[in-house]
Amino acid sequence: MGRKVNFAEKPKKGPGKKAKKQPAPKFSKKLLGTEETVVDLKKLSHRQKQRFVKRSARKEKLLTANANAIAKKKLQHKQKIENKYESSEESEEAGSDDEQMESDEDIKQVEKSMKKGFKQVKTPVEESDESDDENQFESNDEDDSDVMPDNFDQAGDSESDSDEQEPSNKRKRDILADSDDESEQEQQGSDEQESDEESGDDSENDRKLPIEKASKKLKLQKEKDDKLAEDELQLNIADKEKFSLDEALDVDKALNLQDVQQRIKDVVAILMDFSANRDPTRSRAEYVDVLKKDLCTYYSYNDFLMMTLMDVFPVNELVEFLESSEVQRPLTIRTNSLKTRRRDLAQALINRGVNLDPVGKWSKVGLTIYSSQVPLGATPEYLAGHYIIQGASSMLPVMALAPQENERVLDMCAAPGGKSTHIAAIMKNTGVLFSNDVNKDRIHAIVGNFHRLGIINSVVTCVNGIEYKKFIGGFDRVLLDAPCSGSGVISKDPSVKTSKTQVDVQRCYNLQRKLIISAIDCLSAKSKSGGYLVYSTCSILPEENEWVVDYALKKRNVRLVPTGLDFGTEGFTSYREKRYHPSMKLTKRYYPHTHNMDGFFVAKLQKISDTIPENDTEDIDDEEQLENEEENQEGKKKRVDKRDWFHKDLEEMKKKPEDPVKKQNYVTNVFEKPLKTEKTKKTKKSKKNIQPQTETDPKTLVSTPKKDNNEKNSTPAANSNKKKQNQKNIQQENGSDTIASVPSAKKAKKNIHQQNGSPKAPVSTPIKDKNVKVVNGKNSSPATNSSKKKKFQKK
Ligand SMILES: C[S@@+](CC[C@H](N)C(=O)[O-])C[C@H]1O[C@@H](n2cnc3c(N)ncnc32)[C@H](O)[C@@H]1O
Repeated sequence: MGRKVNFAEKPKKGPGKKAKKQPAPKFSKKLLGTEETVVDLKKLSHRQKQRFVKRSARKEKLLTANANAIAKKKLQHKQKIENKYESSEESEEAGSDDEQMESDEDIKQVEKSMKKGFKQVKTPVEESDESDDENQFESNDEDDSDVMPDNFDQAGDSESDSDEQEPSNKRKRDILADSDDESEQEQQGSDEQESDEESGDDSENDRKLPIEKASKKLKLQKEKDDKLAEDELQLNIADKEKFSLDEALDVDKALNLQDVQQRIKDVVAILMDFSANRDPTRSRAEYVDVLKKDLCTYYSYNDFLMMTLMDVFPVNELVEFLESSEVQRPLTIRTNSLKTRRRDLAQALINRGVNLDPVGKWSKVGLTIYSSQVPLGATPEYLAGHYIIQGASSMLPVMALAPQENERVLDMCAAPGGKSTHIAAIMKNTGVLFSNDVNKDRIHAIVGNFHRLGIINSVVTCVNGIEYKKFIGGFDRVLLDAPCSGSGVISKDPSVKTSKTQVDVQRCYNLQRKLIISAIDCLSAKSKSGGYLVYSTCSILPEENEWVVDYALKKRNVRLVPTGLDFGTEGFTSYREKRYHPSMKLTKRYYPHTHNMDGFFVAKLQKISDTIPENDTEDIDDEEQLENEEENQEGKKKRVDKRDWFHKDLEEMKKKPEDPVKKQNYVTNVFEKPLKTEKTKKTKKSKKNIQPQTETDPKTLVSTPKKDNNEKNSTPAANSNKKKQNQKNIQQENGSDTIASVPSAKKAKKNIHQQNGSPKAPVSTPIKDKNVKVVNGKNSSPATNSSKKKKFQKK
């Protein structure tokens, strides 16, 4: 098949396009390093020839002009010498030597410049020709028609244009030369320097390609610029005023924020190495005082808070803390693992134009949001409860608590429920979570969040945490995220900088100490899974953290255990004159400047024994003392801080003397509207029906009476409908520390303020204490509440 291959037949070697032999490469004479460009006049066009003649004439003219200049200078020099010899011999000798040198240098310079194409000749004629010379070199380049034959004519045209502009250029240069002699001299100097350098490497330069020459020129220019910049910097440094404490102490001196900032830097630098940098006549305290004043001025803090912060941080770290407290922390969200996985949520949000990343290796549910094209509090994912907006540091206490499935957990200060929802998610909606807060208004937020995130294992209570131990105890774990001064979240609430006083902080730690003791008392040391308490605050002040924990260590049988958090700085074992238990190192501190999250404190305690030590006699309450202090502050009105929910509540309670009947309510009916005073009478009537409480059977489950004093808070419609039914079911509720109990689990189901009322969710809790009372009335289940709400809206 096919033709036979004939290997003898050789392929044709025709003059194919590719096979065509190329001629030997031609290089321009300039590139080859020949000094003078030889121009073949025969090859040039008529106009090119004309230009060539013109150029050569100009060249000759220049040469003769330079030769004349040298001759002239030599002549002048000779004349000078002769004149001087005539005047005085001695002075003449010395002077002539110098001048001889000068004139020799001049001559050399002229000769050098001639060599270089007359660049440096400074006579007006020569100067005017400088540009022509440059053109000449350029045109010489262009003359190499072998290299760029097409551009030749163009270049020639442009040259002729420049010839036409020549007189005006000259004029301009003259004007410039007159107006700015100095700059010219500088330029001249630098050019000379350049030319010297260049002339040194003349032979080397000749061998270089134009591009190499250009780059060398650029390098030189850059070096020159750098040198200038360096000189300028040195000048600026020299100009700076030296720090003087006397000036800083001068109160009358007008303050400029920039000066203050500079002074802060200076004083910090001095304090960092005090013995080396100090003024020997001044004490450390004086420097510290100046620094404090400046920091207060610059960052707008009050004296008290700044002084406290100065005790917490070393000076250099303090400035970092203050700086980072001026900047908002990145927005973070927590995935609700009850509804979705972080990966899926991230994908869904990315599709909506959210730019995010995992919050860090330490969390499996946190996401940091860098930017978003949609409001994160209104995305479908948010509304469906797939995530909650929560600061990164707020995830830490719950991680330290590490709740287990089927446990009984108490969140003593829960509103608005961020940490509570996290606990419930970790517990996978099993066991029972008691979420408590003293503030009725904030309870609404807990309930709202629980509904949105699908939490169904919780009981929401509204009780003063200090008294919680009286109602219910025996918890496996308790979280006490205590109310605090908020010194760790200044970037969120800058009012803290000026509003917090010593009295506020004292009031905070007094409350915190009472709450921590109550929280420990709510724990069961016999709990199989632990009996752990996590105490946390969003404050960085040791008075509200280590001191409170230290107090608890002294007052109860508890010990500090590791938080399980693998980052964060160690808690303080000493602060000011105070010394804390060495195990305080196990607590963790978080700062905005080191961890890029809000300032936070986390401590984990384990209850060793339920017995209360006998030494619990010390009076922890210095509230009276505080009140006296406040009274002493004449003219100053008692201020209620927006952040101090507890105290705000106390204020309100003080204003309106509490109804003894109302005292018996421990859970808010979150969807009910408060009743007016008329209804109170009815309640009083119904109170008559209340029978004395029978002793609670230890096996009895916690539940609520059908009707309780929350009725006061319910709508008129709801009340009239419920009245009959309630009267039947009301259980006795008497005494300030008691809550009525309903013996059956069914009733408990109705009455406990439980989210979603899932049959799976535990609806009752065994009573450990005789005093423990039922939580809330029957109106608290979300279903009933929503129907009531509708009815109320219709009315
Ligand atoms: C720092 S916030 C709690 C934040 C909450 N853990 C969260 O993650 O959303 C402190 C809460 O403690 C509440 N609180 C203040 N005093 C209280 C008290 N004596 N008993 C119970 N709760 C109290 C306040 O109403 C406030 O909601």
